Amino acid sequence: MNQDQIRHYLQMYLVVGSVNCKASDPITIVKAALSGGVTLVQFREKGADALQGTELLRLALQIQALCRAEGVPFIINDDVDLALEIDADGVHIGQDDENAEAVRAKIGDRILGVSAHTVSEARFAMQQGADYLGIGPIYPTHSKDDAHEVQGTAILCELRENGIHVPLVGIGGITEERAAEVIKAGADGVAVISAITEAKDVHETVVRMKSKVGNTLRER
Ligand SMILES: Cc1ncsc1CCOP(=O)(O)O
Ligand SMILES: C=C1C=NC(C)=NC1=N
Ligand SMILES: [Mg+2]
Repeated sequence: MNQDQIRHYLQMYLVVGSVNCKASDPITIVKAALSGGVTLVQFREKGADALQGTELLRLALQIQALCRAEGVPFIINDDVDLALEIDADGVHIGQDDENAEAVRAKIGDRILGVSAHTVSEARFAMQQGADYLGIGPIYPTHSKDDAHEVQGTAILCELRENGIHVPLVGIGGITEERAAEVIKAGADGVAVISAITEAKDVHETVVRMKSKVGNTLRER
């Protein structure tokens, strides 16, 4: 997939699993986020009471159907086999998952996202065929219990200053108020869990965050 298309998808990126949806249910939240204009959805079912087996498969298929109806790409976190089983639009993998080159061989030209925390991890992931890099946690987060240390937006500047010009999405503690500074630091978009899944008004939060991202991208 070409880099400009990927950059467009990264602008307002929802990462969601049943574990993150306490106030409401995943389907209601995903519907509201899609109506608010999210540009990419990742199904990330992780944590203590994560769904498994047929319940997990059913939720993945339901969210995939909602995304397809809106023409929004749907990708799966970690589980490459699940992604292939349901013909998802791509996968996101971390440094501790299967290596990117092997995953690329399995998924063909589907979207491949890789988490990176340093310039060298970023370079390596790109050499292995990643379409975009997930960079963070930018700010403190309560949605990932094994998150690396908080890096601030400095990591984004450092990557850009070191010639990493591929599509980047910031993740970790990103709120409506913080979205613009993540873009100013060099990200092509923001990946968000709790600021959306725990929002009082999911639709409006997405609308406002997306417009801040879009305005900042245009000003840059
Ligand atoms: C999956 C992931 N990777 C780095 S931080 C994080 C969690 C982001 O969740 P939130 O947007 O609620 O901080
Ligand atoms: C850990 C992650 C980092 N970045 C993104 C986009 N998704 C993830 N699951
Ligand atoms: Mg992982």
